[in-house]
Amino acid sequence: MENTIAITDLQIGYQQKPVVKNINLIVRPGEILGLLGPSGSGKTTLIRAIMGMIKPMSGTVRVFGQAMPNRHLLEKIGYMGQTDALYDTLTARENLQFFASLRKMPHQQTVAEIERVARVVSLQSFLDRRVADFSGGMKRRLSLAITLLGTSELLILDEPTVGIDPELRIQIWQELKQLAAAGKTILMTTHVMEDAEQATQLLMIRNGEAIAAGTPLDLKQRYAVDNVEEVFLKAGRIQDAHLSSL
Ligand SMILES: Nc1ncnc2c1ncn2[C@@H]1O[C@H](COP(=O)(O)OP(=O)(O)OP(=O)(O)O)[C@@H](O)[C@H]1O
Repeated sequence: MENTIAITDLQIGYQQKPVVKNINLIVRPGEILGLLGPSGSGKTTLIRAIMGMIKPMSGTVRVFGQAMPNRHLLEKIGYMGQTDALYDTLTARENLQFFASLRKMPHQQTVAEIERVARVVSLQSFLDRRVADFSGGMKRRLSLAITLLGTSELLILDEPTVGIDPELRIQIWQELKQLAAAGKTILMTTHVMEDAEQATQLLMIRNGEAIAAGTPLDLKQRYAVDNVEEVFLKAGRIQDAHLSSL
C-alpha cells in the first residue's frame, strides 16, 4: 500500500537558519501519528512543510507519493491549524455550510455531515449561535468539526485537543480511531500525554530533531519506563548527553 507521508532527510528553516533537522518519517494509511514535543521544538514547522506551505532547505516530503504543494492533493487533506479560521459574525452552522460549499459538497450530504461532525465535538445545541459568542474551547471544537467535514484521506491536526475537556477528548478519540480503522491517516501534534498514549505511532521532537519514534508500547519498553512522558524525558536527557559530548 502507498505511504501517505514519506519524509527523507528533511531540513527546514527560516531565513536559512535550520529549525527542523534530519527528519525521516513514514506514515501509512490507518495510522495515527502523534507528533510530540515542547513549545518551539518545530512541530508546526514540520506540519507546514508537509502541507507544502514552507519549502524545505533540503530533503524531500511526499504526500500520497507526490511532492507538495499540490492543489489536487489538498482536496484529500483536512487541515486544522493552531489558529481558528472562523467567521465570527456567522453562526456555527453557517461556518460549517460555508466550508462544505468550498469543498463542493452536495446539499443533502452537507446537512448530514453537519449533524455528524457537530455530534463528534458536542456542539449540536450551539449550531445556531454566533461564533462571536463562543468560548475559546468551543471555537477549537468548531474548527475540528470543520476539518472533519467530508471524507479527507489525511487529517493534519495541529493541537486539536487544546481547551477540550477530558470527556469530550474521549469522544473525539473514538471518532479519530474509527476514521483510522476505515483507512484514513491522521497526524496530530500534541502536548497532552493522554493523546500521545492513544496514537498508533509517535515521533518525539526536541530542538528540531527526532529523539524517539515508534509505537507508544515499543517506546515504553525500549526506554524501560511506564509512560510516554518518561520516554520523552529520558530521550531528551540522551540528546543532551550526546550534544555535550560533541
Ligand atoms: N515564521 C517564522 N520565522 C522565523 N522563525 C520561526 C517562524 N515560525 C517559527 N519559527 C521558529 O521556529 C522554531 C519552531 O517553531 P514551531 O512553531 O514549529 O514550534 P512548535 O513545536 O510548533 O511550538 P508550539 O508547540 O509552541 O506551537 C521556534 O524557534 C520558532 O521561534
